Amino acid sequence: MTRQAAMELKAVTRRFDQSMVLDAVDVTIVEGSFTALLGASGCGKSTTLRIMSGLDRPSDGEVLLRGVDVADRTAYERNVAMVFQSYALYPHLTVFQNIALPLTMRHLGALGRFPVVGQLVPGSAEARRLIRSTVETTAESLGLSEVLSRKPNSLSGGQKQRVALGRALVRDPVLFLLDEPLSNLDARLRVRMRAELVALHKRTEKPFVYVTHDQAEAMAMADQIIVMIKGKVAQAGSPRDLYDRPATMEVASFIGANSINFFRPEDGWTGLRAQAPSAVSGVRPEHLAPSSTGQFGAHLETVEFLGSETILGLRTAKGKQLTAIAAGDYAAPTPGTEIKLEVTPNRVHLFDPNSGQRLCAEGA
Ligand SMILES: Nc1ncnc2c1ncn2[C@@H]1O[C@H](COP(=O)(O)OP(=O)(O)OP(=O)(O)O)[C@@H](O)[C@H]1O
Repeated sequence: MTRQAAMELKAVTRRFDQSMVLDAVDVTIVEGSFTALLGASGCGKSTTLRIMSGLDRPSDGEVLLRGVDVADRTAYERNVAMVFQSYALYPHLTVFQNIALPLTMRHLGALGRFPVVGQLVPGSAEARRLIRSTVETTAESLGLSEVLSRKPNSLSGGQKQRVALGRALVRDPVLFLLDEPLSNLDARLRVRMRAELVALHKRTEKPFVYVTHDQAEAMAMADQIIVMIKGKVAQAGSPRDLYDRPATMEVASFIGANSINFFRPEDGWTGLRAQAPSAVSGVRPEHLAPSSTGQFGAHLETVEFLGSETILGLRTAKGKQLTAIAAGDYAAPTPGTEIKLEVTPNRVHLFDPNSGQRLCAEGA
């Protein structure tokens, strides 16, 4: 069953003065999906997100929310929720009040918001009860029940980010937009919050769009990754598609924990030359390993033991630097020794040397 599009950007362009920040960007976010917008700093990820939210407008192109053109609707009218890296919490309000804020704005008039006078406004007692129960349920699901009366300054980074998520959740938005929400957290907490966000996404069944420059984060969380390069969509697909069939050399460089090795004809390795004599061959370090029967040799320069694997830095006779990965128990010879390297069959990506576009993969 094909899922409906929650949000679509069609040929969206954004110019600031003379500079083109987004160039004819097409994006489809389907209902229930978890999409990562991935790219280097300045490639236009945040601008894309702000255009989805209504905080910014495109110079050209269409923004459709559930099939309806929302170009003229404000962020509030679109009912999309945005969560920022900076949390954007109000320091003078308690955690309860911060989470409740969108509901107080929606359900209570200006007078009803006053603590004492508000009690006298018709309907306000019922609205307050509804707000209390929604905030308490949300806080419980985020593990915040114990800190509802505290102010944000007394919370840890992870708790602050949960409060920001809580405030987004109570609105029951049609779409969640998250701009690098975990980047202020330390590495260990980030990994835990990643899992919490994925679980939250499963519970809400709402589409999430998640901006990150961290490919590991995108690979771990998303079911669709949109790689942006210099204001354009370079490739959109599942993490596996992007890893197995990168559309360009730039995408191939961006996806994968260790940088891919590119062999040009002048680098001397002739593995796939018969198939495409002028092509650039891309081989990921995890598909290049030491083997006594390897196809070519290189000098070992560095050995980085990581426990489960060992990362080898090498240099060929022609001066080409390479990275290969060996098993954790690999008995590395001393640096300077020449070792033979074996390429995993069917794992070589071929690219056009001029355009950088994918030509094909051996066996693919
Ligand atoms: N209001 C603005 N006026 C002028 N230029 C802008 C404005 N907003 C963004 N830009 C420029 O647009 C480009 C893309 O910015 P954007 O914030 O979308 O990138 P990004 O991929 O989210 O980067 P980062 O990961 O560093 O946040 C940058 O070169 C930025 O300087």
